[in-house]
Amino acid sequence: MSSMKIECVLRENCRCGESPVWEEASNSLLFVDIPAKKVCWWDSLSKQVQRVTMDAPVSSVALRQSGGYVATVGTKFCALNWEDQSAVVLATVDKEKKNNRFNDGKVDPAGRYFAGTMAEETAPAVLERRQGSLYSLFPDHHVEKYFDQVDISNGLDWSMDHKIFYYIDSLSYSVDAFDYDLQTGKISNRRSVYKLEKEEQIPDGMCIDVEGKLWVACYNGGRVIRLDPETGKRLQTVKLPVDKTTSCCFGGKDYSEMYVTCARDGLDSKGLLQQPEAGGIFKITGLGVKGIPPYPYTG
Ligand SMILES: O=C(O)[C@H](O)[C@@H](O)[C@H](O)[C@H](O)CO
Ligand SMILES: [Zn+2]
Repeated sequence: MSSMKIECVLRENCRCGESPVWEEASNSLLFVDIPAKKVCWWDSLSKQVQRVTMDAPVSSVALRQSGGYVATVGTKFCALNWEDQSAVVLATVDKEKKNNRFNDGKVDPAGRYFAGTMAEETAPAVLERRQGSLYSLFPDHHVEKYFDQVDISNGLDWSMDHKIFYYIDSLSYSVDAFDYDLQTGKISNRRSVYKLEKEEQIPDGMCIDVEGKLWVACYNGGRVIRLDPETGKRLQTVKLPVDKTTSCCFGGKDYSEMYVTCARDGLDSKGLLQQPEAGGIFKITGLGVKGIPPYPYTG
């Protein structure tokens, strides 16, 4: 029996920390602070952080096979060169929707970068609804659109056999599944695999573990929950000392640790006093299950 430990490893004071991604080659964690327009890189050995500021809200970051990273910045898919801090636009979406921005994104097992959009919020989870869409950037830089009418495009991941795509539109309070065709990148047959309970609040980012179970960060719920998408049952709840948990990923040695991001925005002064680690990076050890390496964008 492993004993679980939760610690804040970095007090970054993110306004809205998101998109944690483990970079095994450097033993580091990448993440973003969306409204602060920052991509951050935390070296888990030296504990040092490097930050790159973009010219628009940056909502997700991913590894790139040819070096550097890719990120969703405003409504653009961009390639990032970390050394000279430059960004090159690979594609733009939602050109006619001036108030939209990308939100969560992740690379599929074939190297396509999936990310969805939303209207900009006036306060957390307060926004014009049904303005978002889900897209993916193929390795040849063309973009495909899957569907629109999305409120807050959020967590996404793929099953271990790559035959299912899991997706969260936060304000549906549901974790959905689609059949996935890895060859073509097409999705079909949408269904719900889990409906959040009231106290779990808003489903946000998510990741899968080696047993094919889903870990969902619950915004305002101060927790990550482990779900069995086959039975629709919640298997485990891990509470954190911050309410606005936004996303999670596995990392560290053999992907045996979980990293969780969270937000400060939306907390009042009392909340900030009670949750001084809000906006920090949390590490959970002793979960007893491992994750899988992130897929790099192959374009
Ligand atoms: O992190 C995100 O995905 C959003 O951009 C955030 O603003 C919040 O999580 C959202 O408001 C809760 O649903
Ligand atoms: Zn999110």
